[in-house]
Amino acid sequence: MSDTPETQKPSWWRRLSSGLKRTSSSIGTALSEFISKRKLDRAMLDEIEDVLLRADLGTEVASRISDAVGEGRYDKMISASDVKEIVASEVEKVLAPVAKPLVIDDAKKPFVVLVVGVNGSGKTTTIGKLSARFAAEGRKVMMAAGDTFRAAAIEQLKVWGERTGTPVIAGAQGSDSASLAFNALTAAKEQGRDVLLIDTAGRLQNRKELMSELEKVVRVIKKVDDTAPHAVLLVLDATVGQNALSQVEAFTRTAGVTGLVMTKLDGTARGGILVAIAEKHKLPVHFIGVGEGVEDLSPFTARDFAQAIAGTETQ
Ligand SMILES: Nc1nc2c(ncn2[C@@H]2O[C@H](COP(=O)(O)OP(=O)(O)OP(=O)(O)O)[C@@H](O)[C@H]2O)c(=O)[nH]1
Repeated sequence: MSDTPETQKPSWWRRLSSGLKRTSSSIGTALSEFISKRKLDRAMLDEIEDVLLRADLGTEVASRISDAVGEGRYDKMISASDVKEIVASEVEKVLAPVAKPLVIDDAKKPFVVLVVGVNGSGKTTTIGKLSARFAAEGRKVMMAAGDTFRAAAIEQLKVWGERTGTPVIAGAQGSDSASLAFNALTAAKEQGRDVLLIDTAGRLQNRKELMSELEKVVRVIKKVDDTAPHAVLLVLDATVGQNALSQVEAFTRTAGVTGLVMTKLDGTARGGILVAIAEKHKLPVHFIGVGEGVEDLSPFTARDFAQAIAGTETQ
Protein backbone atom coordinates (compact mmCIF):
# COMPACT_ATOMS: atom_id res chain seq x y z
CA MET A 1 0.00 0.00 0.00
CA SER A 2 2.84 2.36 0.72
CA ASP A 3 3.76 2.46 -3.00
CA THR A 4 0.27 3.48 -4.11
CA PRO A 5 -0.16 7.17 -4.97
CA GLU A 6 -2.45 9.01 -2.55
CA THR A 7 -5.20 9.57 -5.15
CA GLN A 8 -5.45 5.86 -5.96
CA LYS A 9 -5.79 4.75 -2.38
CA PRO A 10 -9.14 3.39 -1.27
CA SER A 11 -11.47 5.95 0.24
CA TRP A 12 -11.35 4.35 3.69
CA TRP A 13 -7.59 4.85 3.73
CA ARG A 14 -7.96 8.53 2.83
CA ARG A 15 -10.57 8.98 5.55
CA LEU A 16 -8.41 7.18 8.12
CA SER A 17 -5.28 9.09 7.31
CA SER A 18 -7.04 12.43 7.16
CA GLY A 19 -8.84 11.60 10.41
CA LEU A 20 -5.62 10.59 12.10
CA LYS A 21 -3.84 13.58 10.62
CA ARG A 22 -4.68 15.50 13.74
CA THR A 23 -2.80 12.89 15.75
CA SER A 24 0.01 12.51 13.23
CA SER A 25 0.42 16.21 12.66
CA SER A 26 0.43 16.82 16.38
CA ILE A 27 3.17 14.19 16.65
CA GLY A 28 4.92 15.49 13.52
CA THR A 29 4.68 19.18 14.36
CA ALA A 30 5.86 18.63 17.91
CA LEU A 31 8.77 16.51 16.74
CA SER A 32 9.82 18.98 14.05
CA GLU A 33 9.81 21.77 16.61
CA PHE A 34 12.69 20.40 18.62
CA ILE A 35 14.46 17.94 16.35
CA SER A 36 15.93 20.27 13.74
CA LYS A 37 19.70 20.63 13.69
CA ARG A 38 20.33 19.00 17.00
CA LYS A 39 22.22 15.94 18.05
CA LEU A 40 20.33 13.24 19.85
CA ASP A 41 20.65 13.29 23.62
CA ARG A 42 18.68 12.17 26.67
CA ALA A 43 16.70 15.43 26.81
CA MET A 44 15.54 14.96 23.22
CA LEU A 45 14.44 11.39 23.93
CA ASP A 46 12.44 12.63 26.92
CA GLU A 47 10.76 15.21 24.70
CA ILE A 48 9.93 12.55 22.11
CA GLU A 49 8.43 10.39 24.85
CA ASP A 50 6.28 13.32 26.02
CA VAL A 51 4.94 13.90 22.50
CA LEU A 52 3.95 10.24 22.23
CA LEU A 53 2.29 10.27 25.65
CA ARG A 54 0.26 13.31 24.63
CA ALA A 55 -0.87 11.32 21.57
CA ASP A 56 -2.35 8.68 23.96
CA LEU A 57 0.07 5.89 22.95
CA GLY A 58 0.60 4.92 26.60
CA THR A 59 3.68 4.85 28.80
CA GLU A 60 5.01 1.43 27.75
CA VAL A 61 4.86 2.10 24.02
CA ALA A 62 6.13 5.68 24.37
CA SER A 63 9.15 4.56 26.35
CA ARG A 64 9.84 1.64 24.00
CA ILE A 65 9.76 3.98 21.00
CA SER A 66 12.09 6.45 22.67
CA ASP A 67 14.51 3.57 23.45
CA ALA A 68 14.32 2.47 19.80
CA VAL A 69 15.09 6.02 18.65
CA GLY A 70 18.06 6.19 21.03
CA GLU A 71 19.53 2.86 19.94
CA GLY A 72 22.93 3.59 18.32
CA ARG A 73 22.03 7.24 17.59
CA TYR A 74 23.34 9.15 20.62
CA ASP A 75 25.33 12.26 19.63
CA LYS A 76 24.29 11.86 16.00
CA MET A 77 22.04 14.14 13.94
CA ILE A 78 18.52 12.82 13.52
CA SER A 79 15.54 14.20 11.58
CA ALA A 80 11.86 14.33 12.51
CA SER A 81 11.09 12.03 9.61
CA ASP A 82 13.61 9.44 10.90
CA VAL A 83 11.74 9.51 14.21
CA LYS A 84 8.37 9.19 12.48
CA GLU A 85 9.61 6.10 10.61
CA ILE A 86 10.61 4.55 13.93
CA VAL A 87 7.23 5.49 15.46
CA ALA A 88 5.43 3.82 12.54
CA SER A 89 7.53 0.68 12.77
CA GLU A 90 7.21 0.32 16.57
CA VAL A 91 3.46 1.01 16.50
CA GLU A 92 3.05 -1.59 13.77
CA LYS A 93 4.84 -4.15 15.99
CA VAL A 94 2.29 -3.52 18.75
CA LEU A 95 -0.70 -3.66 16.43
CA ALA A 96 0.24 -6.56 14.16
CA PRO A 97 -0.57 -9.30 16.72
CA VAL A 98 -4.07 -7.87 17.39
CA ALA A 99 -5.08 -7.13 13.80
CA LYS A 100 -7.31 -10.14 13.32
CA PRO A 101 -10.37 -10.56 11.11
CA LEU A 102 -13.69 -11.49 12.64
CA VAL A 103 -14.00 -15.12 11.58
CA ILE A 104 -17.54 -16.44 11.24
CA ASP A 105 -17.69 -20.11 12.16
CA ASP A 106 -20.18 -21.48 9.65
CA ALA A 107 -20.71 -24.56 11.83
CA LYS A 108 -22.62 -22.33 14.25
CA LYS A 109 -26.12 -21.63 13.01
CA PRO A 110 -26.53 -18.86 13.74
CA PHE A 111 -23.14 -17.42 14.61
CA VAL A 112 -24.19 -15.00 17.35
CA VAL A 113 -22.48 -11.61 17.55
CA LEU A 114 -23.33 -9.50 20.59
CA VAL A 115 -22.41 -5.84 20.26
CA VAL A 116 -21.74 -3.80 23.40
CA GLY A 117 -20.39 -0.41 24.40
CA VAL A 118 -21.10 2.94 25.99
CA ASN A 119 -23.77 5.37 24.74
CA GLY A 120 -23.27 6.70 21.26
CA SER A 121 -20.09 4.74 20.53
CA GLY A 122 -21.49 3.57 17.18
CA LYS A 123 -22.94 0.13 17.98
CA THR A 124 -26.10 0.39 15.88
CA THR A 125 -24.26 1.90 12.92
CA THR A 126 -21.59 -0.82 13.15
CA ILE A 127 -24.24 -3.55 13.21
CA GLY A 128 -25.85 -2.04 10.12
CA LYS A 129 -22.51 -1.97 8.32
CA LEU A 130 -21.74 -5.55 9.41
CA SER A 131 -25.11 -6.77 8.17
CA ALA A 132 -24.31 -5.29 4.75
CA ARG A 133 -20.88 -6.91 4.74
CA PHE A 134 -22.09 -10.37 5.75
CA ALA A 135 -25.08 -10.23 3.39
CA ALA A 136 -22.71 -9.30 0.55
CA GLU A 137 -20.69 -12.40 1.43
CA GLY A 138 -23.84 -14.43 0.80
CA ARG A 139 -24.76 -15.05 4.43
CA LYS A 140 -28.29 -15.05 5.75
CA VAL A 141 -28.22 -12.40 8.44
CA MET A 142 -30.69 -11.36 11.13
CA MET A 143 -30.48 -8.34 13.43
CA ALA A 144 -31.96 -7.98 16.90
CA ALA A 145 -32.82 -4.47 18.09
CA GLY A 146 -31.72 -5.15 21.65
CA ASP A 147 -31.29 -1.44 22.34
CA THR A 148 -34.83 -1.36 23.68
CA PHE A 149 -34.01 1.77 25.64
CA ARG A 150 -33.80 4.16 22.71
CA ALA A 151 -36.72 4.19 20.23
CA ALA A 152 -34.51 5.81 17.60
CA ALA A 153 -32.05 2.90 17.78
CA ILE A 154 -34.86 0.46 16.93
CA GLU A 155 -35.89 2.64 13.96
CA GLN A 156 -32.25 3.09 12.93
CA LEU A 157 -31.76 -0.68 12.82
CA LYS A 158 -34.95 -1.15 10.80
CA VAL A 159 -33.67 1.33 8.23
CA TRP A 160 -30.40 -0.61 8.01
CA GLY A 161 -32.47 -3.80 7.70
CA GLU A 162 -34.40 -2.42 4.73
CA ARG A 163 -31.23 -1.14 3.14
CA THR A 164 -29.43 -4.47 3.43
CA GLY A 165 -32.44 -6.78 3.03
CA THR A 166 -31.98 -8.15 6.53
CA PRO A 167 -34.85 -9.02 8.88
CA VAL A 168 -34.87 -7.17 12.18
CA ILE A 169 -36.40 -8.59 15.36
CA ALA A 170 -37.62 -5.72 17.52
CA GLY A 171 -39.77 -5.27 20.58
CA ALA A 172 -41.52 -2.25 21.99
CA GLN A 173 -39.42 0.55 23.45
CA GLY A 174 -38.67 -0.25 27.07
CA SER A 175 -39.20 -4.01 26.68
CA ASP A 176 -36.75 -6.45 28.27
CA SER A 177 -33.61 -6.69 26.15
CA ALA A 178 -32.73 -10.16 27.45
CA SER A 179 -36.06 -11.62 26.36
CA LEU A 180 -35.71 -9.88 23.00
CA ALA A 181 -32.30 -11.54 22.56
CA PHE A 182 -33.88 -14.88 23.53
CA ASN A 183 -36.69 -14.47 20.98
CA ALA A 184 -34.32 -13.31 18.26
CA LEU A 185 -31.97 -16.26 18.74
CA THR A 186 -34.89 -18.70 18.76
CA ALA A 187 -36.22 -17.15 15.52
CA ALA A 188 -32.77 -17.11 13.89
CA LYS A 189 -32.36 -20.82 14.70
CA GLU A 190 -35.79 -21.69 13.32
CA GLN A 191 -35.12 -19.76 10.14
CA GLY A 192 -31.64 -21.25 9.66
CA ARG A 193 -29.93 -17.84 9.70
CA ASP A 194 -26.12 -17.86 9.41
CA VAL A 195 -25.43 -14.79 11.54
CA LEU A 196 -27.39 -13.04 14.27
CA LEU A 197 -26.22 -9.53 15.18
CA ILE A 198 -27.57 -8.39 18.54
CA ASP A 199 -27.59 -4.68 19.38
CA THR A 200 -27.60 -3.57 23.03
CA ALA A 201 -28.35 -0.29 24.72
CA GLY A 202 -25.41 1.98 25.41
CA ARG A 203 -24.31 1.88 29.03
CA LEU A 204 -21.58 3.59 30.97
CA GLN A 205 -19.10 1.07 32.28
CA ASN A 206 -19.41 2.32 35.87
CA ARG A 207 -23.19 1.86 36.06
CA LYS A 208 -23.45 -1.42 38.01
CA GLU A 209 -27.14 -2.07 37.41
CA LEU A 210 -26.79 -1.56 33.65
CA MET A 211 -23.74 -3.78 33.51
CA SER A 212 -25.63 -6.58 35.33
CA GLU A 213 -28.42 -6.21 32.79
CA LEU A 214 -25.80 -7.01 30.15
CA GLU A 215 -24.73 -10.10 32.11
CA LYS A 216 -28.36 -11.15 32.03
CA VAL A 217 -28.50 -10.78 28.25
CA VAL A 218 -25.48 -13.10 27.96
CA ARG A 219 -27.01 -15.63 30.40
CA VAL A 220 -30.29 -15.72 28.54
CA ILE A 221 -28.60 -16.15 25.15
CA LYS A 222 -26.85 -19.21 26.62
CA LYS A 223 -30.20 -20.76 27.48
CA VAL A 224 -30.88 -21.12 23.76
CA ASP A 225 -27.31 -22.01 22.75
CA ASP A 226 -24.74 -22.59 25.46
CA THR A 227 -21.87 -21.88 23.05
CA ALA A 228 -23.24 -18.40 22.25
CA PRO A 229 -22.51 -15.55 21.99
CA HIS A 230 -19.74 -16.61 19.62
CA ALA A 231 -18.31 -13.11 19.40
CA VAL A 232 -18.76 -10.17 21.74
CA LEU A 233 -17.72 -6.97 20.03
CA LEU A 234 -16.94 -3.89 22.06
CA VAL A 235 -17.47 -0.77 19.99
CA LEU A 236 -15.15 2.04 21.10
CA ASP A 237 -15.49 5.66 20.06
CA ALA A 238 -11.98 6.87 19.22
CA THR A 239 -12.81 10.41 20.28
CA VAL A 240 -13.02 9.53 23.98
CA GLY A 241 -9.30 8.92 24.38
CA GLN A 242 -8.09 7.45 27.69
CA ASN A 243 -11.58 6.51 28.92
CA ALA A 244 -11.59 3.72 26.32
CA LEU A 245 -9.12 1.76 28.51
CA SER A 246 -11.57 1.47 31.40
CA GLN A 247 -14.37 0.61 28.96
CA VAL A 248 -12.31 -2.34 27.72
CA GLU A 249 -11.70 -3.52 31.30
CA ALA A 250 -15.32 -3.24 32.46
CA PHE A 251 -16.98 -4.72 29.38
CA THR A 252 -14.47 -7.57 29.22
CA ARG A 253 -15.21 -8.42 32.85
CA THR A 254 -18.97 -8.27 32.39
CA ALA A 255 -19.64 -9.52 28.89
CA GLY A 256 -16.45 -11.41 27.94
CA VAL A 257 -15.44 -9.15 25.06
CA THR A 258 -13.73 -11.15 22.29
CA GLY A 259 -12.85 -8.32 19.92
CA LEU A 260 -12.88 -4.59 19.30
CA VAL A 261 -14.21 -2.19 16.71
CA MET A 262 -12.99 1.39 16.92
CA THR A 263 -15.28 3.98 15.32
CA LYS A 264 -15.06 7.66 14.40
CA LEU A 265 -11.43 7.45 13.37
CA ASP A 266 -12.32 9.85 10.57
CA GLY A 267 -12.49 12.81 12.89
CA THR A 268 -10.29 12.54 15.92
CA ALA A 269 -6.94 13.48 17.34
CA ARG A 270 -7.17 10.60 19.78
CA GLY A 271 -6.76 7.44 17.70
CA GLY A 272 -3.47 6.74 19.50
CA ILE A 273 -5.45 5.17 22.32
CA LEU A 274 -5.90 2.05 20.18
CA VAL A 275 -2.16 1.47 20.49
CA ALA A 276 -2.31 1.70 24.30
CA ILE A 277 -5.27 -0.71 24.33
CA ALA A 278 -3.49 -3.19 22.06
CA GLU A 279 -0.39 -3.08 24.25
CA LYS A 280 -2.30 -3.57 27.48
CA HIS A 281 -5.18 -5.89 26.58
CA LYS A 282 -4.03 -7.76 23.48
CA LEU A 283 -7.65 -8.09 22.36
CA PRO A 284 -8.21 -8.64 18.64
CA VAL A 285 -9.13 -5.49 16.72
CA HIS A 286 -11.43 -6.51 13.85
CA PHE A 287 -12.69 -3.34 12.23
CA ILE A 288 -12.38 0.42 12.22
CA GLY A 289 -15.15 2.89 11.45
CA VAL A 290 -14.17 5.87 9.34
CA GLY A 291 -17.57 7.42 8.63
CA GLU A 292 -21.30 6.91 8.79
CA GLY A 293 -21.83 5.22 5.43
CA VAL A 294 -22.16 1.51 4.76
CA GLU A 295 -18.73 1.39 3.09
CA ASP A 296 -17.06 3.10 6.04
CA LEU A 297 -16.25 -0.01 8.03
CA SER A 298 -12.89 -1.38 7.16
CA PRO A 299 -10.98 -4.44 8.36
CA PHE A 300 -8.22 -3.31 10.68
CA THR A 301 -4.68 -3.50 9.32
CA ALA A 302 -1.68 -2.75 11.51
CA ARG A 303 0.58 -1.20 8.89
CA ASP A 304 -1.99 1.26 7.51
CA PHE A 305 -2.97 2.40 10.97
CA ALA A 306 0.66 2.74 12.11
CA GLN A 307 1.61 4.77 9.05
CA ALA A 308 -1.45 6.97 9.36
CA ILE A 309 -0.75 7.70 13.00
CA ALA A 310 2.93 8.45 12.46
CA GLY A 311 2.13 10.51 9.37
CA THR A 312 4.81 8.72 7.33
CA GLU A 313 2.43 8.23 4.39
CA THR A 314 1.01 11.69 4.18
CA GLN A 315 4.10 13.90 4.02
N1 LIG B 1 -17.92 10.13 11.83
C1 LIG B 1 -18.34 8.93 12.21
N2 LIG B 1 -19.53 8.82 12.83
C2 LIG B 1 -19.93 7.59 13.23
C3 LIG B 1 -19.13 6.42 13.03
N3 LIG B 1 -19.81 5.37 13.56
C4 LIG B 1 -20.98 5.87 14.06
N4 LIG B 1 -21.06 7.21 13.87
C5 LIG B 1 -22.11 8.15 14.27
O1 LIG B 1 -22.15 8.21 15.70
C6 LIG B 1 -23.46 8.43 16.15
C7 LIG B 1 -23.84 7.36 17.18
O2 LIG B 1 -23.89 6.13 16.50
P1 LIG B 1 -24.90 4.96 16.94
O3 LIG B 1 -24.63 3.81 16.02
O4 LIG B 1 -26.28 5.46 17.04
O5 LIG B 1 -24.34 4.66 18.39
P2 LIG B 1 -24.87 3.63 19.46
O6 LIG B 1 -23.66 3.10 20.14
O7 LIG B 1 -25.78 2.63 18.86
O8 LIG B 1 -25.68 4.64 20.42
P3 LIG B 1 -26.59 4.29 21.73
O9 LIG B 1 -27.65 3.39 21.26
O10 LIG B 1 -27.08 5.63 22.17
O11 LIG B 1 -25.69 3.69 22.71
C8 LIG B 1 -24.35 8.43 14.92
O12 LIG B 1 -24.58 9.76 14.52
C9 LIG B 1 -23.50 7.69 13.88
O13 LIG B 1 -23.83 8.06 12.57
C10 LIG B 1 -17.86 6.58 12.36
O14 LIG B 1 -17.08 5.65 12.16
N5 LIG B 1 -17.52 7.86 11.99
